[in-house]
Amino acid sequence: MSPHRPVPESLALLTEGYAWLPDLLRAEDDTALNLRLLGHPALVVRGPDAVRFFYDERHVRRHGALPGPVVSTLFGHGAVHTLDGEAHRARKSLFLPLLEADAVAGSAEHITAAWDEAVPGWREQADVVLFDAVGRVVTRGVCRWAGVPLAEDEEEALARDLLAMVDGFATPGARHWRARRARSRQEKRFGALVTEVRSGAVRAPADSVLERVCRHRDASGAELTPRVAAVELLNVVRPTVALSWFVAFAAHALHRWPGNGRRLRSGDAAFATAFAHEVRRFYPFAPFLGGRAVTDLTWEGRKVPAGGLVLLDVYGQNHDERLWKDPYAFRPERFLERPPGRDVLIPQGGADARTGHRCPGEAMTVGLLEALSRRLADLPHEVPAQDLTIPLNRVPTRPRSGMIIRLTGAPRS
Ligand code: HEM
Repeated sequence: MSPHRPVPESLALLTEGYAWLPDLLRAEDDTALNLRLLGHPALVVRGPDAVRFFYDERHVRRHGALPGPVVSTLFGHGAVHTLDGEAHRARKSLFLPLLEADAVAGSAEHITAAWDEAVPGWREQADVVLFDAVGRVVTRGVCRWAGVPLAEDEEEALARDLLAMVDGFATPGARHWRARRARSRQEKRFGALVTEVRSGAVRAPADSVLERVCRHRDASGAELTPRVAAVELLNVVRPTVALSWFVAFAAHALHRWPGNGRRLRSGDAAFATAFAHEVRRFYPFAPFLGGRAVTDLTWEGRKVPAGGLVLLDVYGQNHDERLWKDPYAFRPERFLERPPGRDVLIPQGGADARTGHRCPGEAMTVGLLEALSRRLADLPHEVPAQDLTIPLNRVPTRPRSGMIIRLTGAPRS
């Protein structure tokens, strides 16, 4: 094995796609390897023990690890994702109420209501591009739930911007610049909203996400600046709208393996949860996560010096045959046989969301994906001829057509 493989020295490495790290690890028949990335030595790791190693703050820090183009599109400058230690813990406390059952139920109630409102309009269209349609539904529902005022004629533009921020984070060129413009527009708009709430010009519903962000104080005891408050408000609204990717994948799975639709319609709640987990495991979303070595590190005999990159192979781990039987089969039943291990299923990060960087929106994601997958299974529709390929060299990827459905009747329930 060559200790440091050469790889592309630019953002283009992200467009090498989902197969990049899994292919390298497969070539080594190993769960770790060294390479050089953007001029830095890097260590790639995978597996539940590696997850615990990666999420140990004595090993890996986030500050300075994320490429500027990713921060300027997906997360926003000064976001919780980029903080470490006490600053991270204080900021993360803002997001921890999202883990609670009332956040999961409340967001699902608003977003399914927005779905139900949208269905009659879909019936008037010949074809519905589900990816875009779900983007609008979730934008409406999540804003209502989070206490963010949104006029009906603003919904489509906001949905488009939120989807663009996610779609353009890993790609140079037009998609990337669209994402930057979308972020800058919405940071201004959400920042102005924060200022209006603080001045009393706009009332934020008590204990709503909007109200909590406006009154949150960081480790220093200071309020967030309006721009950083906007970044964090967007860090709730934007990833919720990213559910569009998973719902498009759920529709793809229902089309490819229709038996899943029958089981979802039967009202089996445990199956709906298992289906949501399998969508998150099987379909590609986050390819890998990265941080910087706090100190000289050794993992399974491989070394990386302080300041070097440590990458956790998320997509590879979710398809590792050491962890999953038939990893490339879509089989929700695997989660009925065995619930997902905390550090085994990691589409939204690993370890403990309360203390580390794991996604605080994971329970909401599972709850929303269950609810919207059931809605979709209950909605009689056909899938007309279209390009359903899911290119693995596009990050983030989705069915090329955006998943077009054609309604054939009224919802069954
Ligand atoms: C499509 C669904 C989602 C996916 C695939 C996803 C994925 C992820 C991933 C991979 C991380 C990084 C974990 C790490 O750095 O270790 C993350 C972090 C985060 N996610 Fe999500 N997420 C989703 C939905 C949500 C939702 C619904 C919310 C909020 C309502 C949310 C809020 C956040 C926040 C605030 C962080 C930063 C946490 C931190 O740095 O401590 N996400 N998410």
